[in-house]
Amino acid sequence: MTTEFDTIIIGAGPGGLAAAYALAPHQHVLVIENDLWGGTCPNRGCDPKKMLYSAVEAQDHAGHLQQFGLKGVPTIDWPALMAFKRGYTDKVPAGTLSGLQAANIATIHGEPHFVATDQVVVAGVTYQATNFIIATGQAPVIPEISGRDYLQTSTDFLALPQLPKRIALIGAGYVALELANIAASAGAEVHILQHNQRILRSFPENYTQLLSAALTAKGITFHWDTELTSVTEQATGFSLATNTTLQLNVDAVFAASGRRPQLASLNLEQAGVTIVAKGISVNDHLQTTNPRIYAVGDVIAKTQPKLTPVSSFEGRYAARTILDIGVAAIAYPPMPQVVYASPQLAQVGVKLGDAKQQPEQYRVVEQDTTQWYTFNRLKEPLAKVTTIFDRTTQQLVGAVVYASIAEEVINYLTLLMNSQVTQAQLGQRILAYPSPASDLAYYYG
Ligand SMILES: Cc1cc2nc3c(=O)[nH]c(=O)nc-3n(C[C@H](O)[C@H](O)[C@H](O)COP(=O)(O)OP(=O)(O)OC[C@H]3O[C@@H](n4cnc5c(N)ncnc54)[C@H](O)[C@@H]3O)c2cc1C
Ligand SMILES: NC(=O)c1ccc[n+]([C@@H]2O[C@H](COP(=O)([O-])OP(=O)(O)OC[C@H]3O[C@@H](n4cnc5c(N)ncnc54)[C@H](O)[C@@H]3O)[C@@H](O)[C@H]2O)c1
Repeated sequence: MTTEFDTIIIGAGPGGLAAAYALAPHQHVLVIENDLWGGTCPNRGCDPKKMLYSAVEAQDHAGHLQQFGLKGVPTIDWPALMAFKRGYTDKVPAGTLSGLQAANIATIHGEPHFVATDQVVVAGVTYQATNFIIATGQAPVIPEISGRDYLQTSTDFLALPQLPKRIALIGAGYVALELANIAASAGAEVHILQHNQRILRSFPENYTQLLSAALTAKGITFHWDTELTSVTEQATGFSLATNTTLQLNVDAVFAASGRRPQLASLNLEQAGVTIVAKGISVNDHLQTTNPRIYAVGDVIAKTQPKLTPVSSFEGRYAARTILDIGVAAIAYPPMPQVVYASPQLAQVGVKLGDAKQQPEQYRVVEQDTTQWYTFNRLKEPLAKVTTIFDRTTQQLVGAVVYASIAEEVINYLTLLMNSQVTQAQLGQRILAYPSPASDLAYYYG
C-alpha cells in the first residue's frame, strides 16, 4: 500500500467518516482507527442506547394507557433486549469498514503517532499527507478514588449480559439519566449520586426539575450533594462510601461524570498541535495550531454540544475547507439536543434562561400541552412546550420540549427555525392530521 496521501483521518467515528466520504471523490484518503470502525455512536453510544430504549418507550406508552383500553404493563426481558441490541451493533464495525473500502478509501487498523508535522507512524510504517483530520472523540472519565477499578462505564452498561439488581450511577448528565431510566424500567433498583443539586446543567432548571421528579416517581433515587469517595468489594456486590453519611450496597456502579478527549497516544507536540483542557484548540475553520491539521467532533474544545450530528457537520465542513481554501468560517445551524428519558427532554436554539433575561428582544410562549389532542391521546402525565420568538423578526429562534415525543417535536421546530417559517406561512401548508406536525402552528402562541 502507498504511504503518501492527500489527507489522513485519525478516528472512524461520525466526524472522521463524514470527512472521509466527502473527500474521497476528489482525493487519496486514508482512515486510521485503533478500535471499532464506526466510533462511539453506533457501537457504544446513541444507537445501542436507543435500541434498549425501544422497549422502555413501549413500556411507557402501555403504562400511560392503563385504564384507557390496555391491561397490563409489559416487563423487559433483559437478555432478549440485549440480543436485539447486538443484532444491530455486531454488524457495525465490518459494515463500516466495507463501506469505506467500497468508496476507495484506504484503511488501517492501528495506533498512529505523529513523528513530524506531516507524518504519522503506525506499526513501524511512516505515512505522509498534505492534510490531517483528527477525529478521535472522547472516552469516559473514571474518578480518581479508592476502588476506581470496580467502576464500570456506559460501554459496559450497554453490553450487560444480565441486569444487576442494584445499580449506582455517578453523575446526573445525559449518560447517567438515560442509563438510569433504562435500568429502572427493566426492574433494577437505581441510585444516582450527584455532587450538586442540578441535573443536565445545559437545560433550563424548571424543566430538569420536572424530569427528576418524573424519574423519582419511576423509582430512581437521587442522592444530591453526594460524592463517591471509595468503592469496596463485598461478598456480593460493592459497598460505596460517600462524602455524606450515605453508604450504599449495590451490585454494579457506573461512572457517568463526563467524557474526556482521546489524545494521549497521538504525540501531538511533534505535529505542532496545541491541546487545552477540553480538547484540541481549533480556529473558525477547524484548523489546529498547525493549519494543515484539522480537528473535528467531540475531540475539539468547543461550546457547541458534543453530539453525533455536530461531529458529522464538522467533518463535512473540514472536508470542504481542505478542498477549497476559500470556504467561509464555520457557521453552525440550530443544534437540537434530546435526552432520551421518560419522558424526553429536548431543546434547540436560544436558551430559555437567556430569553427570559431579555424580554425586550424575545417573546417566550410557555404552554402546558398535556390536554392537546396529540398528547392526550397518549395519556401522557405531563407535556410542556416553550417556544421563543425574536420580537424584531417574529421568527422562531428557540424551543424546549418535555414530552414522550419531544425528539419529533424538536426536530420539526428546528426545521421551522432553519427555514425561517412564519406562522402565516405555516397556515398556507397542509399537514396530515391528527399528528404531532399538525400542531405546529399552535406553538407560535
Ligand atoms: C452512552 C452514550 C450515548 C450517546 N447518545 C447520543 C445520542 O443519543 N445522540 C447524539 O447525538 N450523541 C450521543 N452520544 C454522543 C456521540 O456518541 C458522540 O458525540 C459522537 O460519537 C462523536 O463522534 P466523533 O466522530 O467526534 O467521535 P467518536 O464517535 O468517539 O469516534 C472517534 C473514533 O476515534 C477512534 N480513536 C480514538 N483514539 C484513536 C487513536 N489514537 N487512533 C485511531 N483512532 C482513534 C475511536 O476508537 C473512535 O472510533 C452518546 C455518547 C455516549 C457515550
Ligand atoms: N442523548 C444524547 O444526545 C446524549 C446521550 C449521552 C451522551 N451524550 C454526549 O456525551 C456527553 C457526555 O455525557 P455525560 O453524561 O458523561 O457527561 P455530562 O457532562 O452530560 O454530565 C456529567 C455529569 O457528571 C457530573 N460531574 C461532573 N464532575 C463530577 C465529579 N468530579 N464527580 C461527580 N460528578 C461529576 C456533572 O455534574 C454531570 O451531572 C454529553 O455531554 C453529550 O455530549 C449525548
